[in-house]
Amino acid sequence: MSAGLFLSLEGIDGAGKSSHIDALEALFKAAGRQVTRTREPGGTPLAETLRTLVLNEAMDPLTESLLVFAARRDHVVQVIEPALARGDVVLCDRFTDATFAYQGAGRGFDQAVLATLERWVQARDDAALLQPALTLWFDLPPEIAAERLAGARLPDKFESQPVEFFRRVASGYAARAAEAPRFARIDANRSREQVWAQVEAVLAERGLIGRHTR
Ligand SMILES: Nc1ncnc2c1ncn2[C@@H]1O[C@H](COP(=O)(O)OP(=O)(O)OP(=O)(O)O)[C@@H](O)[C@H]1O
Ligand SMILES: Cc1cn([C@H]2C[C@H](O)[C@@H](COP(=O)(O)O)O2)c(=O)[nH]c1=O
Repeated sequence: MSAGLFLSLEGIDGAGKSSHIDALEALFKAAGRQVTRTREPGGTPLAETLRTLVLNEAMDPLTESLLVFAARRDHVVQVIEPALARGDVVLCDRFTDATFAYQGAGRGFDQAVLATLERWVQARDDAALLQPALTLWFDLPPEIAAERLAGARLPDKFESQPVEFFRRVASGYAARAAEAPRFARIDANRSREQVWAQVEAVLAERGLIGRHTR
């Protein structure tokens, strides 16, 4: 049985993450892997209920942080850990880096409190923290992301924020990426084909796909 592999996709709203999840799933399936595809906030019935609240209701940043971590705990226990134990590739559209970027950098909430919640929620039996093996960070200037999203869909609470909010979120991702080698920056200000080529190149460089799966 293959070892489980946990991959997350991150970036500001409209950066283009979701546009590549189908292809990632197909790539790993073609290599004979079982894929669990999921998202945050969400991924379980309870976490999806919390997602609806977080994306639509006004609340203070501590409440928001507690709700995303509560959703994450349920998601980790019910979906992510069992999938990794089965040997699946877990493709997760956002994980805890989003909390540091949105609630931490974007909303200005205390990063030390977020780090404590991260330790509580992601603690494993061996005391290590559950973290993705690879985080694909789709980096796109906020002005371009706003242009791409304009008219694409009805904006939710976060998507309605001004461009300054997304500048802070983007700097939050950059700070997190500077600390964690699991991050791979993808220049998302390219055509879909060029973005996908970067994703494939990162997976190959990190030994996560072989030439036969490309
Ligand atoms: N490389 C690209 N060039 C131009 N437009 C793109 C590109 N990639 C995605 N788009 C378009 O930009 C919009 C946002 O893309 P997508 O939904 O994949 O972003 P996202 O990062 O998943 O956003 P969110 O986190 O808000 O769901 C979509 O309308 C999509 O078709
Ligand atoms: C995990 C997580 C997400 N968010 C925000 C980021 C996005 O604006 C939405 C999720 O929408 P998507 O279309 O599924 O990307 O939620 C957040 O603020 N904090 C988090 O921890």
